[in-house]
Amino acid sequence: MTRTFHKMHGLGNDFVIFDAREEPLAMDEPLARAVSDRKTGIGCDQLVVLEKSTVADLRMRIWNHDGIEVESCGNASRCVVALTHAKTIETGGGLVRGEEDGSDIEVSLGEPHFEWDQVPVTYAIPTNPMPMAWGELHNPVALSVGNPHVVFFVDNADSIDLDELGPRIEHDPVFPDRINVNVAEVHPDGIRLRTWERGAGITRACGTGASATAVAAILTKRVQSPVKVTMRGGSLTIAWAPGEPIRMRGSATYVFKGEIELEALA
Ligand SMILES: N[C@H](CCC[C@H](N)C(=O)O)C(=O)O
Repeated sequence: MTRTFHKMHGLGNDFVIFDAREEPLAMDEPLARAVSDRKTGIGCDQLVVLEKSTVADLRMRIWNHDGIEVESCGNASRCVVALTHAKTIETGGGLVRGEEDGSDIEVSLGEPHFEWDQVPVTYAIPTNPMPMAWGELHNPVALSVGNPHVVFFVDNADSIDLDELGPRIEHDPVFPDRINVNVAEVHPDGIRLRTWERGAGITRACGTGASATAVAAILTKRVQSPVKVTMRGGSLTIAWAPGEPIRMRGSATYVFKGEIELEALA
């Protein structure tokens, strides 16, 4: 049976989106991995399935490139708002609110969480900063913005061997659900960010990574809100203050629509 999919991206962080609100779609780890494969599948950083929701305009489920289902995806949230015009989205990381403003989309990701068992980390250790080091990366801020992130502030993000340190940190047992790894440079005009994504590796942009990094920088008084976060694929503007939800603003791009026989992939 052929299924229609939508190929979209947020600043080069790319997605395959199935709208299963009228026609349920059983997604699992092997099939998500097969669809995401850039050689034998359609290819994407994350796969998204939209379902009916009883608490929001729709529910968004997200699988990383490695097939693991996760809680949140900032760039995909903007793409889903642009695609469906939804104003509220139910996700594993909480309720996301979205609005369209010309070519930009603004989404609210809810409030960040900093307690060790909310990130989560395995032990009751400080999270701002964490008293830990991996090679030249040390003392990150650990937080959840619906999904788990660590943020390292560095002088030169390009000099960090993220291909080596990213997976080492992602799979460290101190992070029971694994973790997204962000290395950030703070400048007067904003933040430069590189992200090693849990389950996807280095991506051109990471919406929740930009949000987590901006929150950590605001919390530690390195910058003021709102802050521009620039990644290889482009920039997002993030606004936050303690006790408030995180607001992220940026583009969402529709690339093409296609058909696929999922049974042939599984
Ligand atoms: N890799 C993330 C999910 C996708 C996040 C990213 N694509 C975004 O735009 O937020 C995780 O495992 O939590």
